[in-house]
Amino acid sequence: MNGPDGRSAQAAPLNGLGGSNGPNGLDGDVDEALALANDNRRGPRPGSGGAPAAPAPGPRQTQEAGAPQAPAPAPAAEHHRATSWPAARRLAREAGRRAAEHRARIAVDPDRDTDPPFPANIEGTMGTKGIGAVAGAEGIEGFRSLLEGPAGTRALPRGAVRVPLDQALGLVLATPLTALTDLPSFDTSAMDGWVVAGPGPWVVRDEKILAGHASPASLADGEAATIATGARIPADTTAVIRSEHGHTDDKGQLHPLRRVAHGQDIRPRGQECRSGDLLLPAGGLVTPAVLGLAAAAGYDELAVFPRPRAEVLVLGDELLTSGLPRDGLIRDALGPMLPHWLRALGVEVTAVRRIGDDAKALLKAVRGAKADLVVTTGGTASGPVDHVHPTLRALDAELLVDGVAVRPGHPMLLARIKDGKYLVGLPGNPLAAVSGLLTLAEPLLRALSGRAEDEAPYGAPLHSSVQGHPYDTRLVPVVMRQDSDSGHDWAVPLHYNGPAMLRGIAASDGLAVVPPGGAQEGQEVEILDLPWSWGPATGGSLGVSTSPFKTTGNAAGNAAGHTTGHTAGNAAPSHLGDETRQAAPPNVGAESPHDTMGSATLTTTQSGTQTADNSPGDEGCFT
Ligand SMILES: Nc1nc2c(c(=O)[nH]1)N[C@H]1C(S)=C(S)[C@@H](COP(=O)(O)OP(=O)(O)OC[C@H]3O[C@@H](n4cnc5c(N)ncnc54)[C@H](O)[C@@H]3O)O[C@H]1N2
Ligand code: MOO
Repeated sequence: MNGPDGRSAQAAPLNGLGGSNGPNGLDGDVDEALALANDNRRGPRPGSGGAPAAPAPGPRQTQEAGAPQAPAPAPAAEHHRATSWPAARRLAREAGRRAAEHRARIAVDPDRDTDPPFPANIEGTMGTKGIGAVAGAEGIEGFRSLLEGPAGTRALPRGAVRVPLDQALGLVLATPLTALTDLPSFDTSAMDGWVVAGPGPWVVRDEKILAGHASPASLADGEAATIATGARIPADTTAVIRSEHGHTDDKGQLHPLRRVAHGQDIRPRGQECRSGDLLLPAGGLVTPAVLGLAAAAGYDELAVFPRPRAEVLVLGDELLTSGLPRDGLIRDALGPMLPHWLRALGVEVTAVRRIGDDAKALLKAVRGAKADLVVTTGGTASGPVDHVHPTLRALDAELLVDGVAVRPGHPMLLARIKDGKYLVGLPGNPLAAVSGLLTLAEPLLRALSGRAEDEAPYGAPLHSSVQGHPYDTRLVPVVMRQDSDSGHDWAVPLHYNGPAMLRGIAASDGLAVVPPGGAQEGQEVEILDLPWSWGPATGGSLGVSTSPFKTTGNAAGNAAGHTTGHTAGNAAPSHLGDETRQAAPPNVGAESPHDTMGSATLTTTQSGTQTADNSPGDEGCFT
């Protein structure tokens, strides 16, 4: 990939900074990034680089307990007094675990409404109270062991409830799902046809055997009976012959049209499971399929954790709730988006309030919130009407994360407002808010809802290089596409990934986690799934796709100008199929370090991958 000055991205990884902020001039933060980039070209200057002054004293906060900025280069730690992105997620997860523990505790004993200090052994914690202390970990372990006890021996875990099946959708299993019966619970016919005993031909009984009836009389050798799929198999049956594989002669005798194998088309009792078998572990989401399985296995109720409750506070006087933007006012993009996004994460949204830029109203709303989590939007920075920090100070809240080394979204924050109650402050810029949602709210809510952690994050190679921030992680919307030859998934970076833009994310399957310094074409990066994306590679791994270029996720990706989308004609990368080339909108380009507003100009790198110079939509990569 070439920069505007012709140098390769590898040789000059920061050369896209200057053109990244569109036609309206640089804002303060881009200046800052440029200064850093320039410093970087000259070689690192530890402790310098235009670092902003230390943040004004805020709510109680502590040193980061050993939160390195790795893998960022050394100057990052000094430049950004922010929690690293991985550490922020760990902290949010820990906050969720502790909120779950709190909820479980007060479910048993409402008077024990105090939390142990936030543990200090979590990298990146800012809570002084917890330094050196591990109190609370025992409680969490105890909670876990209840979840992981052997099948059939566990009581209902603290904080869990039993609900009828039809109320369990979207909740999290609090106990393993063990079979309450053999499945099938009796030997059953897999096909419509005849049951037969011994070698043919067979005399067919008059009595027909139907599903839903008690045991039929046993068969004698040389005897057959008409049977329906799902009906009980009589004792001494040899096999089931499908109706299309046998015929009866005019004497009423049944003859096979094919060789009959012993036991064919009989589903034996317990084929799927035996009573007491583990069907699903605790911590999994109750999906429609889980409901079906639970019902088949004999359940009327499920032990689940109640939904976490969240309240959304939308800040900003400039927001309109209908019509076109006018007179400096803009449409609120977060009010219509966040509650549903939270619901998709399994949350009960108890209220959505519009607070404007009213500090008193914000304080009252946060103080009075009953939910486990308050999510605010906007007001996280230090502008004249940014009231989130002062509000947290007024509440004597404990800031656990105050800024994250991630773009967009770096002003995001996480605070404990009181025992068991947390606040995630999302920045006002809409994509920055999504970044905050996935960085802080999602791990917190996942842990709070009792969901098991992902064993290994999903990764995919990038279809084209992505410019990195010098020191911060970037989250970049991508669509997942499958290479027809190798079957591998690629993450195709999308345009319109600026902090104020939703056009990229709306067309995406997920967000690529681009490490500080950027990532090259073909480099494997972590992908954050969106709650409604199919889950990359599902179709591929099941071998269901016959398409030469399978859409593994959101087919709308083409509308946001992914790499393969703009490679019209025969210039498409050779490792993608024809369909890729046909799918191409003409005038949008791949994520590129130096994209600015303007029309796309295609360039071809040595590897044949298309990139776009001067493409629209990548304004503000570094704000
Ligand atoms: N001096 C500094 N200023 C800013 C910094 C900084 O580090 N130092 N960071 C910038 C970044 S990056 C972001 S992101 C924003 C975050 O600011 P706030 O969280 O205080 O958000 P607001 O100022 O309220 O709004 C920012 C932007 O977003 C628009 N907005 C707000 N709410 C909504 C909504 N519900 N729907 C659509 N758009 C919304 C708002 O109008 C602003 O344009 O701070 C920068 N400044
Ligand atoms: O959240 Mo700002 O938009 O980090 O870039």
